[in-house]
Amino acid sequence: MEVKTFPIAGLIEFVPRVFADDRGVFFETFSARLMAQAGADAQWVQDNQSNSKKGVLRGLHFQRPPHAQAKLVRVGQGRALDVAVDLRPDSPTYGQYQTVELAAARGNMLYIPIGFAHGFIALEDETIFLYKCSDYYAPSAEGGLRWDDATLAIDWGTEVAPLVSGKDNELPSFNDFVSPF
Ligand SMILES: Cc1cn([C@H]2C[C@H](O)[C@@H](COP(=O)(O)OP(=O)(O)O[C@H]3O[C@H](C)C(=O)[C@H](O)[C@H]3O)O2)c(=O)[nH]c1=O
Repeated sequence: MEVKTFPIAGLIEFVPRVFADDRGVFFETFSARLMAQAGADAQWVQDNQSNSKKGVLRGLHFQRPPHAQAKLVRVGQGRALDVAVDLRPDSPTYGQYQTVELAAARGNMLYIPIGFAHGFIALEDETIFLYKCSDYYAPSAEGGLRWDDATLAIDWGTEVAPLVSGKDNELPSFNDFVSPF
């Protein structure tokens, strides 16, 4: 398993070794030992799945403390451009974002610590997005930021207007944001 880090501290990409043979492929999708060795040792309590058509954009979401979530995200089918925004108030990269293309064929996954907003855009139809969360769903603690916020200026890699939920289109701007982390 290859482990990659980014200029934004705490984000870790895991790229598994893919074993291909005439039946298909095999790769490990989770190793608690490897995660702990890499410093991504959250205690996972909930698995989520969402299926999206090409062009669906979900995000930017987080849960506020005490229900803040670390996430381990991957794609089980299709491809997605994943985005993590650093909202840790003392971070030197506060307000900066990182994109990672997640592809089912590569089996790569991204560890996102507590303190980030998360979102993705599906790059193919029937993209199956799978992720582990380190705390349970807590609707009262849900927060988020506009995917198209002018200050964050995220490059989602598409000229076509994404399909966004009404709820996500009502999320606040970064200029109005006070970090709860
Ligand atoms: C997140 C969540 C949602 N739900 C219910 C609540 C709604 O009735 C329905 C759809 O929820 P929502 O529109 O928030 O789903 P997404 O837009 O995919 O939200 C997710 O999108 C981004 C990418 C994330 O990182 C978050 O984990 C999560 O916020 O599922 C649950 O029952 N449990 C849950 O953990």
